[in-house]
This record gives sequence, structure tokens and C-alpha cells, in this order.
Amino acid sequence: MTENDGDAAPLAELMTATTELGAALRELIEVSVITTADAGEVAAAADLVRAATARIGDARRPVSQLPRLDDPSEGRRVFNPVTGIANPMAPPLVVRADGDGVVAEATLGLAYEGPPSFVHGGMSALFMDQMLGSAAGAAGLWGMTAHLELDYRGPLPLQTPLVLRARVESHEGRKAHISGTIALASAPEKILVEARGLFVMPRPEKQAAYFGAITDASGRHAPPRRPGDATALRPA
Ligand SMILES: CCCCCCCCCC(=O)SCCNC(=O)CCNC(=O)[C@H](O)C(C)(C)COP(=O)(O)OP(=O)(O)OC[C@H]1O[C@@H](n2cnc3c(N)ncnc32)[C@H](O)[C@@H]1OP(=O)(O)O
Repeated sequence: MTENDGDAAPLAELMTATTELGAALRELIEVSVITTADAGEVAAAADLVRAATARIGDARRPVSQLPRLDDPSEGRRVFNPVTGIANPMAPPLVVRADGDGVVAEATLGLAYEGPPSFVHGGMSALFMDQMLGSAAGAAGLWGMTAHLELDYRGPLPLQTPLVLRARVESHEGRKAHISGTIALASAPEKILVEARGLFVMPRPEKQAAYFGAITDASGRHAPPRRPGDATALRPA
């Protein structure tokens, strides 16, 4: 699954198991905020979760080491908090190229709640940040968010299909101006959230300072440098 994996079968097994864990945890997170079970049942569930944590918690990678399952050159970041299929914080958004930009659909549960029955505004900012970054990747650019602004024109209802879009408006040198929107899938023309961002490819000395110590799972130097590194974009 990565260039240097001698044996793909165990890695495929790990991908299956890790994806399953992510899905199970995602369900657990949603149930934990929606359950009406009594205190005894909730406490028993907490014990079970602690036992699960103990089972895998001793084997950990350092923060400077990419996960074995990641392949940045393919845009695969399995633990990305927005698009990562194995990260329970992620809905996950499946971002794909569409026209001159990118698009994703999502239906968000109560774990993403801000005002009662609506999506937390900070979640919208998180998703827009990622969508804008993905649009940069789709355009063959990459950069870090330097500026991000949002207008919230209407609340996003929970448990309702949403459509998220982003596209590069202009780019020059290391800078890219990118816009994004969120709307109901049933009313895509009525924009509820608008985002505008400036993404900047860090100057070389900053890239070295930020990512100089990053390695892949085999210990090889693996700084982000290609569009897919930052985006987890799926082909159209
Ligand atoms: C990379 C892998 C990422 C994978 C995950 C993707 C997830 C989505 C993206 C993110 O969440 S990235 C994480 C959040 N962002 C950061 O932590 C970035 C923190 N900021 C920085 O490290 C630096 O400010 C930055 C790298 C963005 C820019 O530093 P540089 O020294 O390379 O650029 P410089 O300051 O010289 O600015 C270059 C140009 O951008 C302009 N610029 C920079 N920041 C600006 C700003 N905030 N507003 C307006 N303009 C800005 C600046 O004026 C200048 O314009 P000109 O070339 O026209 O003179």
C-alpha cells in the first residue's frame, strides 16, 4: 500500500481492522451523545471502552511518524479529522473532484451539534478548511491555511444531507485564494455557509522547520510536498 511495504496482505488486514475500529468508534461517539440509557448502563459502557483502550494503547507511534496506512502521494490520510475513514472525529467527508473544484456530501449527527438541532459553527469552519485545502490539491497546489473567513447565512440542520463545495478562485506564486460553500443537498442553490480562504505554501525554511523531522512508518524522511499530501482527495 506504500512503496516500501514488502508484504501488502498484513497491511490490507490492518486497513480493514482500523477502518472497522474507526466506524465502531464513530457510532459510539454518536450513541454516547444521543443515548437515554440509565447511569448504570452508561458507567458499564465506560468500563468497556477503557478495556478497549488498554488493549491497543501501549503500541504508539511518535507524532513525527506518519501512520503505516497513510500514503500521502496517493492522498491517503486515514486519520485526517475531516476525511479520514479511520478517524471517528471525521464524518468522514468523501471529497471528489467536480468541475473546476471539489465536492463532498455529509449528514451530521448530534455529536456535531452547536445550537440545539443545528451544526456547530466551528465544525463548519473545520470542514470548509479541509474542503478549501482539497480544492488546492485538486488544482495541483498545496499550502497551509493562512486566512479563513466564513459567513453563516443560515443554520445547518443535523441529520440532513448537506453538500459542501470548494474551488480555487485565483493563485499566484505561493498564494491561493479559495472559496467554499455548504448548502442542503435538497436545496443546493441556497447557500447557508460561505467560506473564503488564503492558502500559502510555506517558504522553504518554514517547510524545513515544520516538517523536516517527519518520516513515514519505515523511518524515511517524508515531508508534505505534493498536492495529495494535504488533501486526501478521491479521484472523480
Ligand atoms: C501541509 C499539510 C497539511 C495537511 C492538512 C490540511 C488541512 C487543512 C489545512 C490546515 O489546517 S493547515 C494548518 C493551519 N495553518 C497554519 O498552521 C499556518 C500557520 N501560518 C504559517 O505557518 C505562516 O504564516 C504561513 C506558512 C501561512 C506563511 O508563512 P511564509 O513565511 O511562508 O509566508 P509569508 O509570511 O512570507 O507570506 C507569503 C504571502 O502570503 C501573504 N500572507 C501570509 N499570511 C497572510 C494572512 N494571514 N493574511 C493575508 N495575507 C497573508 C503575505 O502577505 C505574503 O504575500 P506577498 O507574497 O504578496 O507579499
